[in-house]
Parts: sequence; structure tokens; C-alpha cells
Amino acid sequence: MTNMSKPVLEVKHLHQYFEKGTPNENHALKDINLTLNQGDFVAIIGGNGAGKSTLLNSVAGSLPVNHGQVKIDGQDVTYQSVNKRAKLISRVFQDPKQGTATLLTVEENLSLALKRGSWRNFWSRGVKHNERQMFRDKLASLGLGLEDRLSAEIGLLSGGQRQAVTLLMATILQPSLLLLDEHTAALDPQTSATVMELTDKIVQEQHLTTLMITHNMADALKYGNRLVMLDHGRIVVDIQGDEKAGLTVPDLLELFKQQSGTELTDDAVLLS
Ligand SMILES: Nc1ncnc2c1ncn2[C@@H]1O[C@H](COP(=O)(O)OP(=O)(O)OP(=O)(O)O)[C@@H](O)[C@H]1O
Repeated sequence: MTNMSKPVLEVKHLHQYFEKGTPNENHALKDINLTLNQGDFVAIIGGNGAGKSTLLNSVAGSLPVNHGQVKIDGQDVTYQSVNKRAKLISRVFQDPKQGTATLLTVEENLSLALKRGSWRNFWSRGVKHNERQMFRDKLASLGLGLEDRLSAEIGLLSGGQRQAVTLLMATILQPSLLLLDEHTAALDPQTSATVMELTDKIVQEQHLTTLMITHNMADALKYGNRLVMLDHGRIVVDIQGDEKAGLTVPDLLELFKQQSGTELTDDAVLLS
């Protein structure tokens, strides 16, 4: 996690426009430059419409890049499709249903993830005995009792349990880059806290390079080694190490005010 580390994600001079050339033109990202080194765990915060999702979508490939470059593991992926770069990236969404196949069992979902989502490989090979043991061990490590529910349909699990399995699925093949897209926002506060703890454990154990959007200021301060704040399409704060460790939520709000000149406005912001 030193500056000598290998860059995993490099975003260079990224601009994104919506409705370019029309009276409604919106310059949503303005010259974003962001490098994540191996093992960096970066929380991204910012008010409504700051550009957080646009940045994540640009990195994931679900939004074509207007101007600039995105590199992952040194490869230029700027014009690669979502599917092509999915070999390098795993993404966990806000909705626990989005990352899993509802009618498949827990072990079938994990097996599908192990085959990189390839249904062809999944149907032809099924769940092997040694895989089942590995899934049981991984589920046991979550501490949610899910190791006894390998053959339960995933749709029967609670939102938090399902999101925990989604996290395992997203990390089972150790992606170069993990994108967490408000992945605890749909959960109740206690479940959200549990899933955040599990996230941190998995990220630390696998030394995963991670970019996490959150509306929870306290989580942004508690987790990760670095915090990036976006405002009107620009990075206005980028802090790490001791500078980050010493901050409180009021400090963060004050920092936002100093940098942006306005109060942070975010409908979903959670201060504690
Ligand atoms: N598909 C789109 N078409 C037009 N404008 C868009 C589109 N997606 C986002 N925008 C605009 O781009 C800007 C950045 O939006 P974005 O969703 O990235 O912000 P955000 O920080 O994720 O906000 P929030 O926290 O409210 O989800 C906003 O002004 C938004 O209205």
C-alpha cells in the first residue's frame, strides 16, 4: 500500500458528458485522475449527483467513456465491453437480488461464480465434491450459519445473508478490482454493519483493490485506507493514512464545506 505498489486502476483525464451538445448538456465528470495501487481500499463519498455512479459505471464499462482513459492492471480497457473487462472486475450492487440467481441454490450460485458466470460450464460440470467443501468452508468463515444451507434456494435467504453470499461470489476468483456500489444501502443498519465487517475481512484477507461508493460517512471513515470525495464531477478531497485516521464525521462535513463552498447535500447521507 505504499506509493511503490503496482497500480491496479488508473483513471486518466476522464470526462463524462450527458446529452452533449444539447441545451441540457451535463458535464458529469470533469478531468478525473485517480490511481489505486494494489490493496488500496478507497471509499467514495459525495452529494447527490456528484458523479459517484458515473465514475463506477465508467470503470466497469457500463457507460462509454467520452474522453480520457481507464487502465486496469496496466491494460487499456477504455473501450472494452463490460463482459470483456469482467475478467478483471467484480461488482456488487445495492440490490442483493442483482448479483445472484434467485432460483438456484446457494452452492449452485457459488459454483456459477467459480465458472465466471458461464452457464455452459455450469450445466456441464455441476457442483463437484471438492468445490462443495470449499464453499462450506468459505460460508462458515462468514459466521452466519450459511454453511448448513448449501442446498437452500438463494431466494429464501434474507437480504443480508444474500449480500454476504454475493460478496463471496464476487471475490471467489480474486478479481483485480472489486467495485462496491452502495452494497449495504438496502440493508437495515445492523445488517449493513455486519456486511461491512465481512466486506472488510474479505478485502483484507485477499488484499483486494477496492473502490466502494457509500452514503455512510462513518463507514467511509472506518473502512479502507483512503477516502475520496466528489463534488460536481471533481475530486475535491483525497486523503489517506494518518490524515484520514484522525477524522470525525463533523470534520469530514467541514472539509467538504471548505473544498466545495457549500454544505453537503445528500438525501441518503448517513452520519453515523
Ligand atoms: N443516464 C443519465 N442521463 C443524463 N444525466 C445523467 C445520467 N446519469 C447521471 N446523470 C447526471 O450526471 C450527474 C452525476 O450523476 P451520478 O448518478 O453519477 O451521481 P451520484 O454521485 O452517483 O449521485 P447519487 O448519490 O444521487 O446517486 C448528475 O447530474 C445526474 O443527473
